[in-house]
Amino acid sequence: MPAKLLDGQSLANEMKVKAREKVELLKGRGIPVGLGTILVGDDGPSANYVAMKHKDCSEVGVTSFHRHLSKGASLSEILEAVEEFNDSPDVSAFIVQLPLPDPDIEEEVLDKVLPAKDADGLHPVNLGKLVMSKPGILPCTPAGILKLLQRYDIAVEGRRVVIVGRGLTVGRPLALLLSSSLPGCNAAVTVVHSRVKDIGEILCEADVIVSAAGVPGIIRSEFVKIGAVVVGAGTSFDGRRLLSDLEDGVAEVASFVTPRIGGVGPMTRAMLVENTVLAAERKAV
Ligand SMILES: Nc1nc(=O)c2c([nH]1)NC[C@@H]1CN(c3ccc(C(=O)N[C@@H](CCC(=O)O)C(=O)O)cc3)C=[N+]21
Repeated sequence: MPAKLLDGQSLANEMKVKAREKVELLKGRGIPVGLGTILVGDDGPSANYVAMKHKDCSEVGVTSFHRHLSKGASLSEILEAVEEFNDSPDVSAFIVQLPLPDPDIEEEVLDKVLPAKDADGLHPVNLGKLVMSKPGILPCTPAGILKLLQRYDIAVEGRRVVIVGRGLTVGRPLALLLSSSLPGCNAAVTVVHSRVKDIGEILCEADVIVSAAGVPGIIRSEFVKIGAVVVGAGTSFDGRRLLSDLEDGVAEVASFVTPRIGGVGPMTRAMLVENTVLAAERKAV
């Protein structure tokens, strides 16, 4: 029997309806709700993601602010944009779109974002709270994946989860989240990555696989235990076509699988809206 689809688009739409109600309540109390985005350079997919994030904001009544810097922008120019959003009362929270053209400065830039305005949950303070199972703002993609699993009553508690990839935005924080003692987590998490030779040997034990590798087809159907749940969170492109980390045949073996489009991506964006609303609410109390 082919796998059921984990429909992130529908859940994201429902989350946006709820966010809209919260935004209206806040606005009624005179509290602004705004998301800032900082984009450096002209990478096509990044510009597209940022545009989608602004569209989400307009749908839920969140005001959006955008700073677009040239590919050659200096560290101090980027930090100036960060400071501007840190200081702006209209910006509840903001993101610096990653990767930056110069990845070596990412750490310093992220470090300067006020933790309370860190819509991505990637500031060391927020990541540190996650390490302590005391979340501040959760990273969007990991939080979105957990919500999506919960929506389909897929429990990870005590089960074997294998995460493919250890990047800052997905693999690493997802491993922290799912292995934490937070409600609905408590999973037995294994992280594999490009330096692990035979990932198939480890994947075949998994009840839940999350791929955040960005390597098309890295999750082959023969690696997947019958009835396992498989989430594809990696992105790579063939020209403009988004490719999945999941080989097509995975859907023949798995019990649940994310679609190539409309799975994790919309959940990431919905969590970004949620984090922004949360930041505005926290400031309001
Ligand atoms: N600071 C930072 N925060 C991020 O959250 C962040 C980032 N940098 N850099 C890049 C990645 C990538 N990312 C995506 C978000 C939504 C979709 C998405 O919604 N995709 C749609 C459609 C994609 C399409 O049509 O091309 C889907 O999956 O259905 C994809 C990718 C956020 N990222």
